[in-house]
Amino acid sequence: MALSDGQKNRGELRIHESLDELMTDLADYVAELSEASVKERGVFAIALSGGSLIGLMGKLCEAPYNKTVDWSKWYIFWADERVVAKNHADSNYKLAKDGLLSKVPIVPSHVHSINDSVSAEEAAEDYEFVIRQLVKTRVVSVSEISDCPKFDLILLGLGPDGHIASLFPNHSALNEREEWVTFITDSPKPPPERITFTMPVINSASNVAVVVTGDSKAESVHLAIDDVGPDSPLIPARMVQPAMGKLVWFLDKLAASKLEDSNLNK
Ligand SMILES: O=C1O[C@H](COP(=O)(O)O)[C@@H](O)[C@H](O)[C@H]1O
Repeated sequence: MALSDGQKNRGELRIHESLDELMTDLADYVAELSEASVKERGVFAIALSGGSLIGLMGKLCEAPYNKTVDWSKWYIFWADERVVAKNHADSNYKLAKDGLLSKVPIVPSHVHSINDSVSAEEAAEDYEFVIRQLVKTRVVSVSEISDCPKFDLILLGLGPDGHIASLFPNHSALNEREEWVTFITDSPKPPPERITFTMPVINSASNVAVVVTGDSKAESVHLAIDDVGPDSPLIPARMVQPAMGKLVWFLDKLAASKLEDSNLNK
């Protein structure tokens, strides 16, 4: 059920004094969710984004996490990907591989990257097919309330314009309700061709974390979280409202600098 804005689930706000503190808290959070999911389901299905997120996950490659996390149970997906070759500088896969996946013992066959040799439309269809197979084998659970996969954790970044994954403000892809994975060929941020989880998939996850740093994103953080009223632009990040899952915002002080006091003091 969609929540009216008055019923909005603001999520938990974790505001950090320094990037170092944020990175430690993020690593603790991911490690704890991984442990709980492996205990409950035997696997941990995690979807990554690109951008600044991967650098902020860097502590997971260090002690103690590199030794304590059960990497063999991780299954990796992307909440969005740019349709470029895997070795291209714009590839979210390459970013994650260089910054995280090559530094910890992930099983290569558990890494589900997109088919980069087809069109954006085919890549989206192909990726959804892959996820559907993994739902059948219970690597990814299925939502109790929608026909959607239920990832254990979806990690999102936030663009200064309020986009999450590759769901951009006022783009028709935001309204996609049938597909699990859709595509765009006109991204306002280069590169233009991308695939992305749709909003229903994001909102079906068990856990969603939005990780945001820097003052260029403070206005979008305010528009996503505060009670801004119907005349303010409805940015994609505000539509992140897990139906049954838990939403957590990891913010540094700059990203949180335009939040209303009523939210800061909760
Ligand atoms: O293009 C993208 O941008 C967003 C935000 O990136 P950031 O560098 O500003 O954190 C990212 O979350 C998304 O995955 C990526 O494709």
